[in-house]
Amino acid sequence: MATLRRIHSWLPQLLRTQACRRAAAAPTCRLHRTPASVLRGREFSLSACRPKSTKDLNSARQRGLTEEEEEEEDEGFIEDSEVEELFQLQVPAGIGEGQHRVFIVHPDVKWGSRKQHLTSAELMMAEAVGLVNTLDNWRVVDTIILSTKTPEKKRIFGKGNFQSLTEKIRQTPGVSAVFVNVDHLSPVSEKELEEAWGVKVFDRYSVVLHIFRCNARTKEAKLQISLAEIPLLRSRLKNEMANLDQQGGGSRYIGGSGETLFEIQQRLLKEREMKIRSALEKLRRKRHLLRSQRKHKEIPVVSVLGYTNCGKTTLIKALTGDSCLQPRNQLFATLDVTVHAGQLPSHMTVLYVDTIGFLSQLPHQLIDSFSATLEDIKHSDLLLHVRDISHPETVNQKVNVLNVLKNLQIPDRLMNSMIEIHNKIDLVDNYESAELNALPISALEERGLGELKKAVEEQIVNCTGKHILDLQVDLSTPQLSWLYKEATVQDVQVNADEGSAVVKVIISTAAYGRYRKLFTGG
Ligand SMILES: Nc1nc2c(ncn2[C@@H]2O[C@H](COP(=O)(O)OP(=O)(O)OP(=O)(O)O)[C@@H](O)[C@H]2O)c(=O)[nH]1
Ligand SMILES: [Mg+2]
Repeated sequence: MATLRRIHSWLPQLLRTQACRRAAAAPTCRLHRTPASVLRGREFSLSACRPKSTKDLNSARQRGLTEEEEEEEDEGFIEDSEVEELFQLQVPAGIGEGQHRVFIVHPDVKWGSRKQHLTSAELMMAEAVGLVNTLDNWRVVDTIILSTKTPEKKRIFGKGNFQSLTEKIRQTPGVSAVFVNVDHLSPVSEKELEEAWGVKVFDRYSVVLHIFRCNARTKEAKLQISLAEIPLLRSRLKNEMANLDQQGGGSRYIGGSGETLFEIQQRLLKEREMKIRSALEKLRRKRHLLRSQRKHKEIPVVSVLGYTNCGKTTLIKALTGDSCLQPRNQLFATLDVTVHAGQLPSHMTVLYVDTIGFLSQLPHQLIDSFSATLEDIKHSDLLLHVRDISHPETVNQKVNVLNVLKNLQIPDRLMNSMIEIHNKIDLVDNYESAELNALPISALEERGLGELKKAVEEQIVNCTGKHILDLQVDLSTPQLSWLYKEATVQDVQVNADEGSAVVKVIISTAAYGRYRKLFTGG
């Protein structure tokens, strides 16, 4: 009966999705194009259509977009109500509800192929505690590290260990949930553990997903989270239906539809998944458009990446002065790829891309859902790898980030030119890096930023094939204004007697070719 009740608690939400499908034909629930005039003067983050103020450094106009291009950007517009409909909590009751007093269990593999070599159980426990503390109203009441040989099996712990663990949990006052620090618990194990311990049980996937859900601000992040929840819903559905079958109810046909309850639910889930994928595809097309616009304008793109909480957002804020950015002492504070314009010492404009942080053993399905966001990294001109040098796990974090980049198949040219940044040096007494090429900075105290900007400029000039040239310009022609428009003018030395000037510019090969054709006949 309890199973039936649980199914009915989330069936209406799925059925509501079906209602939305029907309503999709109606104008209110349709992917829809907003007239450019309504949106004029607003700016959108790269990943989704979040309006920002006209004062924003990164306004469409400052990115050099024409009216037509701004209008094309609007193509990717999707109604808020549609995203909210898909983002509604679908996962059955438990994790999203109010406060939790959490007991954390970390299964530690001491030997064999599954042993973690790069980290210790204590540090993995510290990360699990960090995850729980990230959530408002969630508190850790106790933690335990227990040995196991088979963390991925249905029975994670041996009989004796499991019994003493159960006693400990049951004797700890006020526990409302247990977080078992494994990637994924099968619904069967989860149910068994919940029955044994008498409280909700979460795995890493559900905790990280919940953090993502709480931090999602933009449409793309919300849709990606909704997509990441689908496998969870699917396996729960299977489990619930198996239980219902045992009670003789799951395979009955519903009304005259010719479908069983299980088939209806599966179909609804499939439809939901397709709807999310198609909305995401639409946003992706818009992202592609933005990318080609930036290429066309030849504005270099610098992606800032690194482990979660290492200081990426703080650094971009310091480099650009963009007050919209809000760094927070939280895991996964940034879930959206956003773009912020900044200037290098030569006055060249670059776009810094703030990215979602990495985490060791981030569940695969989550990475898959967010991989499109990370895809943008591949199309940058330069990568900055930020490391929190004060963190006890800083070396492992670096290995982890490099592994993720390897899996994303980042081109060699980007891996080779990547600048490693050692952030938070203010927290380490007399910090000296053992890695010669790394740049020490404190993003918070704005130390080392001049050196960093210089290094960025050098690499950009190298990797984008730009040239720094002194050009002799005739001031009676439009040469100088052309250069201001098509290149970065660094310095102008006027010779008034001769009506000429020597102009120092950073100019792309293509623009220099056009310049020569137009003004020197070459
Ligand atoms: N002491 C010190 N703290 C810093 C420095 N840089 C960032 N922080 C702090 O580190 C915390 C995380 O900063 P964020 O900039 O949000 O980190 P992030 O890498 O963007 O984090 P996610 O978006 O969650 O991946 C904040 O509390 C910052 O104030 C630094 O140079 N020194
Ligand atoms: Mg951030």
